[in-house]
This record gives sequence, C-alpha cells and structure tokens, in this order.
Amino acid sequence: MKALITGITGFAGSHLAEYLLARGDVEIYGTYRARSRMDHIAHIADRIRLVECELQDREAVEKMIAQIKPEHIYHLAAQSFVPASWSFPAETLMNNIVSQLNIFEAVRMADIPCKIQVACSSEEYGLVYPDELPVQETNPLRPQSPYAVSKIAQDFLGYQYFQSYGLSIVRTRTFNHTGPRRGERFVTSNFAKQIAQIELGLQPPHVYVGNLQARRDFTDVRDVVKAYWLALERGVPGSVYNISSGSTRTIQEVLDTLLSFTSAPVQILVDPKRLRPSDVEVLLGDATAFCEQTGWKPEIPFHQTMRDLLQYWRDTLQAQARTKGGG
Ligand SMILES: Nc1nc2c(ncn2[C@@H]2O[C@H](COP(=O)(O)OP(=O)(O)O[C@H]3O[C@H](CO)[C@@H](O)[C@H](O)[C@@H]3O)[C@@H](O)[C@H]2O)c(=O)[nH]1
Repeated sequence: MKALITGITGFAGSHLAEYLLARGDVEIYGTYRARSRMDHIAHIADRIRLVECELQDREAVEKMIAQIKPEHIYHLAAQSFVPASWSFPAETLMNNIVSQLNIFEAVRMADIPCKIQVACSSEEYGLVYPDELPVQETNPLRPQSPYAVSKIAQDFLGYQYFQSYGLSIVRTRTFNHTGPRRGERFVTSNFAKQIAQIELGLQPPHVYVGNLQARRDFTDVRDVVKAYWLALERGVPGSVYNISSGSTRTIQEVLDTLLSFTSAPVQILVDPKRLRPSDVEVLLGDATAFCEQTGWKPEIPFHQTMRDLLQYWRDTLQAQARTKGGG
C-alpha cells in the first residue's frame, strides 16, 4: 500500500512515518520543501521516499500525485502556529487553503482511488460556551484567529469535494497534541525547552510565559498518528471526527507538570509578547464518534508525554552542545 504524507519532515508527519514504517506493510512517500529541515526524519530517511514539492504550485502537485498514485494521502503540511497567522494572515490562508486545493484537484485529475485525510483543528471551534463542553462535531464554529479560518476553509473544502466529486475524504479535527519533536514555539515544547536550558545553564532561571489561564485538551502525538491511520482505514468518507483525550488542563497545570520533573529553581515571568489579540479560552473535545467508529483510544498518559518531551529537549540540547564543542 502506498501512502503519501505531506509535511513528513514536520512534527506529526515524522511520527506518522515512524508509525507506518512499524506496520511494515506501507510504502511511504513524503513531500518536503527546499527549506525543510531534515533532522526529524534523518533516522528513517533510508526507509522512506522523499519528494521535493511546493504544494502551492499546482503543476508540481499534479505531477507528483500522477507519478506516485498514492492510495492514502495524509495531508499534514500547513502553517500551524496560531500567532504566526496574525503576523502573516495572507500567507497562512494561501498556504493552508491553496495547498489543499491543489492536492484535491490533482487527485481528481489523476482519477485514482485514493483516501485523503485532512488535518483540521479544534481551533475551528474557537469561542466555546461552558454549556457546549465537551465540544461535539456539530458545535458552531466561531474562529478566533486567521489560522482557525484557514482550517475551517480546509475542513469545508474537504466536505465540498466529497459532495461534489465523491473524493474519499475524512476530516480530523485534532485537539492539541504534543510529544518529542514538538516545535519549540508551541507552549508545551517552549516551556520544556526553557526548563532544559535552565538546567544546563544556558539561560537565566526565568521561564517566560503567556496566558496561563487558557485550557486545552492534550493528546500524545504518537496516539494522534494512530488515529490518522484509523481515520482512513475505518472512518466514513465525507465525515468529520474530533480527535481528543476528553480531559482539559490549564496551561498553568502544563507548566506545573513540567516543573515537577526538575529540581532547578525557576521564576515565572509573563512576557506580554506572548499574549494574543484573542485567545481561545477553553477546548475540550468529545471524540466519542471517532472512538466508536474506529476503536481508537488514546493510551499515553499526559504525564508520560510531558516527561518524554522534557527528556527530548535535554537530549537535543546536550547533543547540540557536544557538536559545538567538537566532541
Ligand atoms: N505558544 C505559546 N503559547 C502559550 C504560552 N503561554 C501561554 N500560552 C497559551 O497556551 C495555549 C496553547 O498555545 P499553543 O501551544 O501555541 O497551541 P494552540 O494555539 O492551542 O494551537 C495548537 O493546537 C491547535 C489545535 O487546537 C492546532 O491546530 C495548532 O496547530 C496548534 O498545534 C494558548 O492558549 C496560548 O495562549 C507561550 O509562551 N507560548
């Protein structure tokens, strides 16, 4: 079976590639761009096929899909950092919407039997009222950022291409996910990296934070990528599914959990630059529909995820120090 992962060099993409490799029955293709960093997939590079492709280039995408003829497409490539979408709203919308349109059009033109998973987001729900929790797929979408609007467009294009052309598309609205290799701008990874830097004496004992009152529903990325596989194996085309753990934590609790793994004394400082024009206050997902349809359930406890993430940063920073020191 041939699977294509867009954004294979990224956080979720690299974990999905590892998961599919471990299955043993999947031939894995992945797209990257000239500027993509390869460190997340260096350890598996000899077992996957990498294809350079700018997804905003329609002709390049058509050629790539026609050549590979994938049976599964996992569309994970995106501008996924919410604050960047305020700094670069046009780029976020263009990148996220046009890339996906090109993939849909290329599959349609190639006329191949191919299932497509679209990585949508819980950010689409945006403003959620207390009596709407936990959020179901039927909840109104009240976006709070340009990123959320881009994901709603991706989501609705998935619905429309299923309705109009019968493309076999499954949409996954994934709530926050984290784990080793999480990009350092995202809150869990950012705090973990700061703590690891403090432990190694690479920064003063100050942890900079933004809004600690926000609540999020976190799942381990290694559970999330299993869900993506199951979405295409057992999900109903045309459907949209929440992928979430069903429990919520404040960002303060995230910080406290990470701090419980270190003996380094730290001071917490609010950095006003980390506060957003509008922040989603609470996200808590109801994944019952997905669990019942596919048999999926998250298995890795939050504490384990946080422990692994902090260890990832300790190992990464130590390896960087060794490289710099020439040892
Ligand atoms: N990034 C960051 N966020 C902080 C910080 N301090 C507090 N926060 C708060 O921590 C929460 C989570 O922020 P992020 O980790 O940046 O994630 P996100 O905005 O919730 O978006 C993530 O989840 C979405 C799914 O709900 C994904 O779609 C999106 O791509 C991303 O992974 C937000 O409420 C943010 O204001 C900080 O120093 N840095």
